[in-house]
Amino acid sequence: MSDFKAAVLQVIEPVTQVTLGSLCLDINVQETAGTIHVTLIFPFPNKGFWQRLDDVQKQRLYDAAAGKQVEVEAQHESVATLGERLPSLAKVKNVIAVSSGKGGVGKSTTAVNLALALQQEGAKVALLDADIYGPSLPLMLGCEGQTPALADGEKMMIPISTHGLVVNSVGFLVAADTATVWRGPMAAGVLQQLLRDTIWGEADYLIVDMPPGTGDIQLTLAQVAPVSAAVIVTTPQTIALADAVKGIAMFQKVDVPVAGVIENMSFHACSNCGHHDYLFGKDGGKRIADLYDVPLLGALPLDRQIGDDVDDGNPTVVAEPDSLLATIYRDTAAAMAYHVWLGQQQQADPVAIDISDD
Ligand SMILES: Nc1ncnc2c1ncn2[C@@H]1O[C@H](COP(=O)(O)OP(=O)(O)OP(=O)(O)O)[C@@H](O)[C@H]1O
Repeated sequence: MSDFKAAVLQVIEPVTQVTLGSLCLDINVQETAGTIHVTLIFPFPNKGFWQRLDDVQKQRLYDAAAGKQVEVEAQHESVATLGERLPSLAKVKNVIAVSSGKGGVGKSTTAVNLALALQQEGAKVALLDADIYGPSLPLMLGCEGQTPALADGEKMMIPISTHGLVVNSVGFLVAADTATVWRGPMAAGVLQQLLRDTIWGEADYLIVDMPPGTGDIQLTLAQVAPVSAAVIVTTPQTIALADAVKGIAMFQKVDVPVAGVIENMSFHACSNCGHHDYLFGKDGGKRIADLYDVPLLGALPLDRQIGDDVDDGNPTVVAEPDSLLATIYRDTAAAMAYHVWLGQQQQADPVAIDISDD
C-alpha cells in the first residue's frame, strides 16, 4: 500500500496551482475487495479534485493500482483564520468580498454561482448581499419577498435558507426604492447591521456580494469585518478593466489581500460550431491579474443560460450542475478557495503538511 501512496504523491505533487493538487494535509489509502480507496484531505474545499486531474495523471494512478479499481475522495478541513471581531462571525472561518470596479459586469451573478459552487466542493457557505443600493440576491436565489425571522429578544435576524445557503440582504428588509435614497454613511450603517445582527452560525465561507465601486461600503466592510480576501470580477472591456484596477488598489490599500480576478463575459461560444468569439476583447482579465501579480481564477463565457437561470432564481450551478458552465464555476470556486488559503499561509507561519507514510 505504501507503494501506491507514493504513486498518489507522485501524481499530485507536480500538479500546478491550476489543478489544485499540489498540497493536501493528509492521504489515507485503504484496500477493500480489490478496490483501492484513496482519501485526500485538503485545507480548502476541493471535492472535484479528481475531475480536475487530466487523463495522463489519472492513468498514472491506474497503472500504479495494477489492474485494481481506484476510488478517490477529496475531503477538506478548513483552517479557522478569522479574528473574532464581531460575535456574529465567531463561527465563520473566512469572509470573502466579491467586488467589481464597474457596475453591471455580472458580479452578483458570479457571487451566487461561486457560493453554490463552493458548496458543491464541500463547503458550508453563507451569503451577504452588501449591494445596499441594488440588492439582487433575493431574486437570483428565488427567495424574493421573504423576511428574516427575529430571535434573541428580536435583536438578531435568522438568515433566509435557500439552495443550501443562508442569506441575508437589505432586499429582505426594505422596498427597493427606499435603499436608493440612502446617503453613504447610512448605507454603511445598514451593512454593519446586516453583518452584526444576523445569526450567521457556522460557515466555512461568508461570501459578500459588494456594491460596485470603491466607496463607503467597501471601506466599512474592511474596517468592521475581518475580510480574508477579495476577488475582483471584471469583463474584458477596457473601461471595466480600468475600474477593476481601482478596486484592486483599494483593497490593497486597506490591507485586504486580493485572491484573484474572475473574468466574466470572457467570450461567447457559438452554439453551432463552438467557435469562441471574444466580443469584449481578449485576455483583459489576465493582463490586470499579471499586472498586480494575482491569479486569474477563472473565465466565464457570455452565455444566455447564465442570465436566464439567475432571472429564474435558480443559478446555473444548481439548475444544471452537470453542465460545462457549472464545471467552470466549480473550478473557479476551488481555485479561489485555494488562493485564499495560500495567501493566509504566506502571511502566517507555514503549516506543517503531514503526508508522512503511516
Ligand atoms: N456570464 C454571463 N452571461 C450572460 N449574462 C450574464 C452573465 N453574467 C451576468 N449576466 C447578466 O448580466 C446582468 C448583470 O449581472 P449582475 O446583476 O450580476 O451584475 P452586477 O455587476 O452585480 O451589477 P450591479 O453593478 O448592478 O450590482 C444580469 O442580467 C445577468 O443575468
